[in-house]
Amino acid sequence: MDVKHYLDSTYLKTAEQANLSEEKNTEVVAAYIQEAIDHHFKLIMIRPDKVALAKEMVLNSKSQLTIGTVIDFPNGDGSLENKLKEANLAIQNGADDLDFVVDYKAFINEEFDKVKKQVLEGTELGLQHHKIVKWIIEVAALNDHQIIQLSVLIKNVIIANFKEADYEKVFVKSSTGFYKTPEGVPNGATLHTIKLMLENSFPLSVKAAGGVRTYQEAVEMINLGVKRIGTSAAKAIANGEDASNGY
Ligand SMILES: O=C[C@H](O)COP(=O)(O)O
Repeated sequence: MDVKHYLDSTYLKTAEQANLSEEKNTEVVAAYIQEAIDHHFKLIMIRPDKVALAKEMVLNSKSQLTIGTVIDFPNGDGSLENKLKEANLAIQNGADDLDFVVDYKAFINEEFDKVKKQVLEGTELGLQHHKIVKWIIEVAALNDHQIIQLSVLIKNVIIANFKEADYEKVFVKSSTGFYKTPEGVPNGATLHTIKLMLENSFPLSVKAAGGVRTYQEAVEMINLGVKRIGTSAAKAIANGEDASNGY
């Protein structure tokens, strides 16, 4: 396989460059956004307070870059009212993709109705505004059974409430990249967890995020069927580098 060609033609269509630190310096954030524009990534993933800046830069550059932001990040345990408020603001500021953190602690406590309600109402809001909606399930906090169960729960809410054409606009996403794991547990997407998500959330889409550091991993995940790769190493991967030790 010609890796360079593969990266250009396939990886870039899926690549989301994540810059989710709470960086306040506008020039630093603008440089990240410019980098994503210059590398022709699919999307720049930034904190909600940076969405308006990204929108302005994308419009000025006439770039195809889309803008994603995180909602109720990184813990996902805020109220539904707050999730919807944050999402509404992000929509007003020009976000294309809304990556909501599922209240995975409520899920672990078997508060399934609470989780279903947030998935339903958050998705409804996003799709009404023609946005892509992603649900971050935080795989490192869950065991395999819970990953399967939560993927199925999200899938069932979407199938029961939305039309078929909407299914691919809703994603199950692996990780925030910010979860503090017990020693030895990988904080993020692994091939194993991604396979579980793909098998149990179809026909929804899957985004691999958290700890993706090499083009081999990215290519393997794309070949398995993920539609997006979210990583703070997007530039290194696009250059065919191994960023395992640098991030
Ligand atoms: O949404 C994307 C994640 O924050 C990326 O995680 P990462 O920094 O481990 O690549």
